[in-house]
Amino acid sequence: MDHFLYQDGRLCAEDVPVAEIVAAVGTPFYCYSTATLTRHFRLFDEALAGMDHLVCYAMKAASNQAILKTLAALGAGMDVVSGGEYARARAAGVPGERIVFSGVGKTRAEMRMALEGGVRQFNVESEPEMAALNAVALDMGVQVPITIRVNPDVDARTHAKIATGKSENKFGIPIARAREVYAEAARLPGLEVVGIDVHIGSQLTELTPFRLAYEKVADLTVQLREDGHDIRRLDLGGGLGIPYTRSNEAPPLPTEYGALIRETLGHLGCEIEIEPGRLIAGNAGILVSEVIYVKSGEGRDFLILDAAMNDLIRPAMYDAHHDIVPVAEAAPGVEQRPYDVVGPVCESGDTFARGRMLPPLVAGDLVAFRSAGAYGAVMSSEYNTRPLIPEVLVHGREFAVIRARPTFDEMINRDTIPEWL
Ligand SMILES: Cc1ncc(COP(=O)(O)O)c(C=O)c1O
Ligand SMILES: N[C@@H](CCCC[NH3+])C(=O)O
Repeated sequence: MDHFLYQDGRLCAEDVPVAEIVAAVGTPFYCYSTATLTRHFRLFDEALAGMDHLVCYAMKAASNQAILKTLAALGAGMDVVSGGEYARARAAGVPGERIVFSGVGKTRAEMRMALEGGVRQFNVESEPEMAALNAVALDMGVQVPITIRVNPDVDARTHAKIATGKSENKFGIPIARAREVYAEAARLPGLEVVGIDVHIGSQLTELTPFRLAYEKVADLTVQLREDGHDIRRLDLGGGLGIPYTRSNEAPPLPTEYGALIRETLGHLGCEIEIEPGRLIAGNAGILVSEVIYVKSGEGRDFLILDAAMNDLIRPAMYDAHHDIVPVAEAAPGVEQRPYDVVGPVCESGDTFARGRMLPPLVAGDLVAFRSAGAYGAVMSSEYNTRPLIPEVLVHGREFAVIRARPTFDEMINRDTIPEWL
């Protein structure tokens, strides 16, 4: 469920007509709903009620300061994967003890930064990283809580580019070698082993891969405890998928996911961390764009929008589907027609959808891409020197620009000219 619904034929973000935001900020822009963000965070929090737990929002999904502050105020922790994300989380007021540091290639500088600022734990992904973190910790005279990310060799049955839990993926250490690697970690005085981490992929639409992975983690917990490790924290990653279409085949709900966690791991008495990103932010955001031209091609009509692949790369990168809806609701009975929906960037890959059925549209009409809140703005670029588009946050009847559109001068003046020119 989200909070982008038609009211009196006008698409609204909570109680604000989208057209009203367009009048204030122009197009294209991202628009997020506070109510949806809140609802989705709470669904996870409530799904784990009764267990010692922390929901660490995977801020790679959408990391605007206002979004982070909204979630932090609800008690969210953050899963960060870079020094930049760590700095963003801290700037949004998230205390170090609620920040977990993930990622396959953390640098020594990033480790130092998080140890200075405070961190709940590092999720270590390899033996060389373990050695580096130990060295940094000893140099700073601290002991660092860690989990080790295991790769359970489970097929997440999602898009190949976002599956992370098979042995051919770069993530984690092979679960078969876990006991050996944990033994090595226990010998390093700068590290304190507190638990196990696993994350098998993103946009999972079934629970079975989670079940397979979590059963392996449960077995490993028992083995590692037998080996003498005090395994007391399990970080179960993120990955629960969202409905990208309004079909009735919706992915499992956070409550079902929570029940699975309880069933597979509840008996171990560990503190549970989860790192959902997409499910919290995805359907909490839309991308609003204007039709620039409708162009008749050979056997097809192109809907040329003012948003492009640099603003929302998911269709070009993963052939991802986003529902596209008119901001002014079509009158009942209006016949839909197929459009190839494209942006102005100079690549044929700048295609959002082919043969998409939409009500007849003309230049100047507004459309919204649904489910664009996660991996939308954060993956955008200035390709074709197109400014990063504004972000807007809605709260009931109010809205605020939470990132302004840069001017061309601001973009250009970030470059510096060497003195020989
Ligand atoms: C380590 C880790 N945690 C959490 C996430 C968040 O995943 P999602 O947005 O699918 O919930 C990701 C991305 O897949 C990740 O790599
Ligand atoms: N960027 C991907 C998700 C990546 C998840 C990263 N851990 C997407 O848009 O679907």
